[in-house]
Amino acid sequence: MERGNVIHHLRQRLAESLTPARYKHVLGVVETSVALARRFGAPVLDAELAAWLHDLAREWPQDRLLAHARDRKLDVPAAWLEAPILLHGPVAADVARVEYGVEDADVLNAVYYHTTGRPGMGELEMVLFVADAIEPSRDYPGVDDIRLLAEKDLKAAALASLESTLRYALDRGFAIDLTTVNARNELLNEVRRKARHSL
Ligand SMILES: Nc1ncnc2c1ncn2[C@@H]1O[C@H](COP(=O)(O)OP(=O)(O)O)[C@@H](O)[C@H]1O
Repeated sequence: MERGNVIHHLRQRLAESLTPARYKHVLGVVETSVALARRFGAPVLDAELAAWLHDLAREWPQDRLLAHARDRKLDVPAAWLEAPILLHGPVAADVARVEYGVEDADVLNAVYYHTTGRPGMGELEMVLFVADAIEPSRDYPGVDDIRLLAEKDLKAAALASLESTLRYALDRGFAIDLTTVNARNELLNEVRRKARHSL
């Protein structure tokens, strides 16, 4: 399917299937992903496509996410089967490939890892990860600090956003998926190294 048609189809599908608040969130992520891609030189159309795709399975019940992952034999970290909400990215990436013919690995990875992040995130992955965290309808302690970082430094914003996810999980007593811990430690080292070099 041609990209314009994919987005047209997704817009209708999401408007019909998501709660109004979630649909508004997706519109915010689209707008923010495009702005971040422009700012940091990532491919703008790919950022827009990834944003439209990322939450298409966010409101599926856990058993549907698990059944999809099992039936399609998705290659996912074993721990994600114990916290099935984490499957909504991999499932959306699979739907993107199978139903919409999306083949771009960077778009698929951005969608796959948008909830946890991962070590070695590429630029498009960071664009979607940060956009998801700071789109205009997001409101949580610290979000404005991440918005400020995202004016200048995508990695620093991604780091702050990973740390905010970790704090959120600790505060609520959730088990923390290690992909996020590893992504955070790696970015922490990179951001610190960069700061030392610029002294
Ligand atoms: N590293 C993690 N370990 C465990 N749960 C996580 C992790 N990262 C995100 N989550 C949880 O996954 C859920 C979905 O996250 P996200 O896709 O960011 O959704 P939302 O749009 O609801 O914020 C949230 O409840 C969040 O707490």
